[in-house]
Amino acid sequence: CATTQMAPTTAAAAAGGEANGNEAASALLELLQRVQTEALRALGPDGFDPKLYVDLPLSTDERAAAAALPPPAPAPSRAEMEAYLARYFAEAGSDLVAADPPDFAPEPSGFLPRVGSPEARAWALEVHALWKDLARRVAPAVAERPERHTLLPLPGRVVVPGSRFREVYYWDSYWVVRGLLVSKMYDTAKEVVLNLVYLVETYGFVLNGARSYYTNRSQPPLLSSMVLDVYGATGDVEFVRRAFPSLLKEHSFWTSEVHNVPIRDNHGQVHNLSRYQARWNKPRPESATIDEELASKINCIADKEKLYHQIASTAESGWDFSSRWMRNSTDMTTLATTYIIPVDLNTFIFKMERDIAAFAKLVGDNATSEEFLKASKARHIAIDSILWNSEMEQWLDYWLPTDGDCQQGGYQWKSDSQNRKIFASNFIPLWLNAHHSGSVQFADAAKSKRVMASLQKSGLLCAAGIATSLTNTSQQWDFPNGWAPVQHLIAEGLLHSGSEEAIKLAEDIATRWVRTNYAAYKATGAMHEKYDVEACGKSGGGGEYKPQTGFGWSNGVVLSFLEEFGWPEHKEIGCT
Ligand SMILES: OC[C@H]1O[C@H](O[C@H]2O[C@H](CO)[C@@H](O)[C@H](O)[C@H]2O)[C@H](O)[C@@H](O)[C@@H]1O
Repeated sequence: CATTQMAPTTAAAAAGGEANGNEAASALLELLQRVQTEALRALGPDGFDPKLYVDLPLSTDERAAAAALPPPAPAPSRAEMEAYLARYFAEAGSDLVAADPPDFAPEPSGFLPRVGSPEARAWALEVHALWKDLARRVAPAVAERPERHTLLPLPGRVVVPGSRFREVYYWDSYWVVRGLLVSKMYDTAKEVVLNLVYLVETYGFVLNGARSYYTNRSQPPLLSSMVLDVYGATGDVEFVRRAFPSLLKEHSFWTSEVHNVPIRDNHGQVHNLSRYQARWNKPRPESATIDEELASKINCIADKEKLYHQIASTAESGWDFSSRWMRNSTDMTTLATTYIIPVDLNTFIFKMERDIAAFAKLVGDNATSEEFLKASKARHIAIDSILWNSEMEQWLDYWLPTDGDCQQGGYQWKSDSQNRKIFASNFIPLWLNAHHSGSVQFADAAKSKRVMASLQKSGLLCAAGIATSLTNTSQQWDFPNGWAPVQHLIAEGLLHSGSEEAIKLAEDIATRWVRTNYAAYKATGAMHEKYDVEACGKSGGGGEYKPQTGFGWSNGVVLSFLEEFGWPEHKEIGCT
């Protein structure tokens, strides 16, 4: 059975590449983390965001900046620290420059034909216009002097989530692309996807985000879905051909030894499913002061490294952080992500296998198409055998034993190892109903109906959308927060589940979500990263950083919902 503890790697070394480049990237990160630590001592914890310091571009030679860093004792004053930062660094985010997308039109022709309400339409056009703020290009200086930037060069225009998230993110990009397609910005959508393809070509997988400190992990894999949706909107076979080898490479990454887990069911059949697992066992550079503080409760170095590995692996899940990954929901040191087979990850890999099979056929590679069809069928059986719970009518995350109890040929499946706690992720396989080839639906109409009934009585459906979980832990991927991607995956799945009732529920979820986004936008002038689903118009909270605005995936989901469900002329758009 595969190991869950990774050897330490430098951020850049984890990704491969030039030895000198790796050394320069590590030296810069080491300096920036020292700056982060000193800045916390000088400025204090109020409003302190550790990520800001690892995003600072050097404006001078790394050695000069390192030599001039104020010594740890006595703690530098605020003025000393500010003078030091101004002297040796440029502003965070200044290495991305504004890039007016040439395919942006203030009111694209054929935009949201089913939105009849003037208020909804006017607002949708404002959300659409936000692409201009979020579109950037990596400054040429980054490729010229990579040793001065944690930002990674990318070939095309980028669309960032917003605020502190000044760089491209992997799974956010899926909903950015969905929104760009609604906005008819096909060229920008293609560039966003081809940047991710470039990351696979360069690093072997799509990074969590385009920074050197994200090279040790990925994020929920939705690249094939982006390629499929762009192809669906443009019919561009050349684009598919260009991305195809990277999709095969990405599939190997997610089914590689460290990510793959064999599990034997009660009939002796071995199934292969995937898990998250970062190649990192140190503090996350972007949150190092926070991770070190958490690990300070632990004395033994090996145990600290295990915790750091779990933290980074949780960041790979995109659900950072949540009681979903903790043995004890109030104690972050009990994170156990690499011992969990997640429902959503395997949903996305199943989808990837189906997409690759379709693309292979499209480019005339029938053998690969057959191979991936077979792989997807095997994963479908694995998901049904290991993760499905017929009593709860949901798919449940599966917890592996931590004592290495892995017999020859795989872990033995045990019914009590399914996590019976309710999370929105338990319903994400419904999404596969929206994207099937026509022959076999992932969950047939009868099963989808039962899952829907289970969702309705789960307690997750709230006034302003679907809650992430039922437990308020003050982690951002828990109650009462609702996240755009989760609303979209589940609503889109219900919409295609085959019953009138499911369509109604999908529309109801979309309506609540659109209204809460609208009300919060009218109150604050911004789109938010997450929302509090207990009341319409409330933005979310909790977690390790201040709630952010902007916001890539929220914009994409609102535009997609308005396209998929429409908004009739007399339907109220404000909170009701
Ligand atoms: O800086 C802390 C963490 O921030 C990111 O995670 C959150 O924002 C991402 C961008 O919107 C989103 O993809 C993720 O789901 C959020 O939890 C980052 O991805 C983490 O790696 C990072 O440690």
